[in-house]
Amino acid sequence: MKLPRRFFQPLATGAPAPFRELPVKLERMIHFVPPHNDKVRARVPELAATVDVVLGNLEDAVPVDQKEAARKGFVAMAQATDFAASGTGLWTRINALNSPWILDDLFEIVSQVGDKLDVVMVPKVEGPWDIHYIDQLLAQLEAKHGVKKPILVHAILETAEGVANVDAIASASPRMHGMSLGPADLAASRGMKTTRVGGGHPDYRVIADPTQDGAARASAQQDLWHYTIAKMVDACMANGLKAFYGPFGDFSDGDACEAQFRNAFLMGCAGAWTLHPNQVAIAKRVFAPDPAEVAFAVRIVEAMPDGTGAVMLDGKMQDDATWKQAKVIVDLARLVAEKDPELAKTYGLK
Ligand SMILES: CCC(=O)SCCNC(=O)CCNC(=O)[C@H](O)C(C)(C)COP(=O)(O)OP(=O)(O)OC[C@H]1O[C@@H](n2cnc3c(N)ncnc32)[C@H](O)[C@@H]1OP(=O)(O)O
Ligand SMILES: O=CC(=O)O
Ligand SMILES: [Mg+2]
Repeated sequence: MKLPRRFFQPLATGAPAPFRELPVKLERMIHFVPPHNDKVRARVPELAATVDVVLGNLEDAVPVDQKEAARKGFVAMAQATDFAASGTGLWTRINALNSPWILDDLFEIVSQVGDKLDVVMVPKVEGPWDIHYIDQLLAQLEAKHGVKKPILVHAILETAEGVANVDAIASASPRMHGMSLGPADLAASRGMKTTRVGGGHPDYRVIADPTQDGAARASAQQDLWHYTIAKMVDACMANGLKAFYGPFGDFSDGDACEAQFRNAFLMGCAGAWTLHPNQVAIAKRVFAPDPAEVAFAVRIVEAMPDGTGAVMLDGKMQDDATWKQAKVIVDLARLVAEKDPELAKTYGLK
């Protein structure tokens, strides 16, 4: 384990110093773009203004014979669009550490568009050793190519070993931005018996005891992902990182996507992946606080200007802890309001 005073030192001579605090950004959705698809890539300049993060995906979902085209397509789309102008983040998901593409992914992307890249998403992270490797390599590449701003790292939590090591992954480097739950790979890694990408499963339920009269027994579906999301959120928040829900695969079921996103939001996640344009509006709806909740949160903050004491509002006790809860909601509402004039009006924040 490094000494705290060495934790923030750049890992290569000439590399930018790591951030002490994460830049504060609204990241309601990480929108996945297949960069080898010319038609979708051509829409990126227009798309960039409508989402918080555009991610060029190089890993799973890109056929093997299109890996190089995807990498080149990502570089082209990064060069063609001014993401910073709309405050949109530019991320890429690189191939896995044990794949034949990862070195070229990082070498070509950092050398050509390193200064435009905000975050590298790393799939199938198993433990802190994976982060240390990427951290060192990025520092060397940043130094070699004169990159001015540190490129952050976002881990996908999608293997059983990764979940077992989630705390160590979260605290592995000051380069860590956050983590996303990858329910598809995680289900396979754990031997879960489902072919779904995220969401619930009708067979995962609890059932009430039998009754004397033999009446039908009540039964309710449970949340397959509760444990993992809670574990990921705790690991992230304990280390000042952001947690995200990952993909929801059934594009035809907006209600189920919304329910999955909302559970993640309530549990502490900052956003989710959007894989299809029809999931963007869902993410915008979910990952912004409810106006009525914001109005109540404002009343709590105003009732205790220094954040201490105990007061009653509408019959509900408020104190230092509920003030902090309210602050989470008001701070997020302010961030959303900066980007969304309609919601800004609805929130009516001063
Ligand atoms: C499960 C574990 C994981 O790793 S998830 C992350 C990896 N998967 C991905 O990145 C998939 C990203 N999405 C896609 O590639 C496409 O949405 C796929 C799945 C191929 C479906 O596309 P398609 O058959 O064209 O759908 P569609 O006809 O309903 O599309 C309607 C219009 O929207 C476009 N579109 C589609 N996806 C995107 C996207 N991600 N970003 C921007 N635009 C997209 C389509 O091109 C289509 O446009 P048009 O109406 O034909 O002009
Ligand atoms: O990469 C995401 C997943 O669910 O697997
Ligand atoms: Mg995956």
